[in-house]
Amino acid sequence: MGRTGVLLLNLGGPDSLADVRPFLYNLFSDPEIIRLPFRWLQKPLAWLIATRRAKTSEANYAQIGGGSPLREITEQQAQALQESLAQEGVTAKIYIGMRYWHPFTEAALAQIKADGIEELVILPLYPQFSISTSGSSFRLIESLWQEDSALQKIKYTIIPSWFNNRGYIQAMVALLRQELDQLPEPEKATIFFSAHGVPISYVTEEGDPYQAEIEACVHLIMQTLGRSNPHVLAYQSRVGPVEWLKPYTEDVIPELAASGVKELVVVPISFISEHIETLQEIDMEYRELAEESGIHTFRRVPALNTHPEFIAGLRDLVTTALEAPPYTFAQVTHPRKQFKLYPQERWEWGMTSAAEVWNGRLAMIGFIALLLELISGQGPLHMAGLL
Ligand SMILES: C=CC1=C(C)c2cc3[nH]c(cc4nc(cc5[nH]c(cc1n2)c(C)c5CCC(=O)O)C(CCC(=O)O)=C4C)c(C)c3C=C
Ligand SMILES: [Fe+2]
Ligand SMILES: [Fe+2]
Repeated sequence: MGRTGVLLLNLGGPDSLADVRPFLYNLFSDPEIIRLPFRWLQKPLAWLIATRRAKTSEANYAQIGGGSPLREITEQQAQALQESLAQEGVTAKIYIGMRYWHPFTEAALAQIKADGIEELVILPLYPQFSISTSGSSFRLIESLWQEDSALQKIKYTIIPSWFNNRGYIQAMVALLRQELDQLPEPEKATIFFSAHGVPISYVTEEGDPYQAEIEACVHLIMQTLGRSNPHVLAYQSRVGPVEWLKPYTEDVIPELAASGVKELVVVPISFISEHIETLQEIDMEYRELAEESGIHTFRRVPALNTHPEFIAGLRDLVTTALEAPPYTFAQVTHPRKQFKLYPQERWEWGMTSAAEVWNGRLAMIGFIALLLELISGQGPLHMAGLL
């Protein structure tokens, strides 16, 4: 076996308050996060949205200590995974490639080349696949690969998603059980799975398997838990004007309270590390909403971070991937066309000269409307909270 590397992919988060705006700019510049029909509008709009959102976002990051803990936790996970692999006799160097902040995916790939890695496992730290997360990172890596003959020499394999991984499910269940068992009547609490949402069109129009994988994951956790607690699934962190996966977490909490529920145990289902959506959104915003709505017990299951069973699960994913035939970008991006990974392809394939004329006209109308809205401070984007 040649020199082996494991590339862990994640979103990244600002290290300090000064990083928040550029981090948001990177995030909204991604066509997998905001889908626009015109590429040239992406960067100006990203700049606008980032600038307008920065204040609220900075205030939220200030509430959790002035930055995201994601980098530090991911480094601890990398260290734990390296040790766990070594115990199984696998010597591998672990790299971290974040999508929107340091350490960037581009830097990780440069290091992988410099280290002479010959065999690489690409492992997203998102248990469930979404076009907006793992898909976005895969797309970036694929384009870097295509441009670089040195990267093309590396034998790589991708792990697209792993929501049903044994170690992951067992660790989730162990943490959930621990939380339930601290209640006087553990079997009475409602288990509230809160997943990060995505625009509903990703699922209904582009075939994003995210919702199906989240639902399957909830089912597996409840089955493994083996208790009869009532449970619900809702989606959090909606951004922007379009409809996202429903029901929304902020609607379900008061509805449950109105139906007489008094005890909630919240499971952050799409996150494996603590970050702003767990520490601020769930622990502060949703807790306050729950208390105002009349729920007297609101507990949140901690994120996995370096839970030993979870790390063992990651190790198993890596060792299995090293033994199996390689899983390539082509397989992830075009899995028998069951779902389309890259939504904006529609625009590229659909380009006809007539469409281009209309695209140009609509773009001008859109851009003028945007300028007017910026000058006047009023309009649909303001109403939707995007500007
Ligand atoms: C499974 C996880 C995630 C999905 C799916 C996802 C989709 C998605 N996110 C946004 C917009 C934002 N996300 C932000 C932060 C953020 N998102 C995830 C995970 C998923 N996102 C994480 C782990 C984090 C936090 C990183 C950290 O700092 O610790 C933010 C920034 C924070 C804020 O201002 O609220 C935005 C904005 C969209 C639009 C989207 C799907 C299209
Ligand atoms: Fe997000
Ligand atoms: Fe949020």
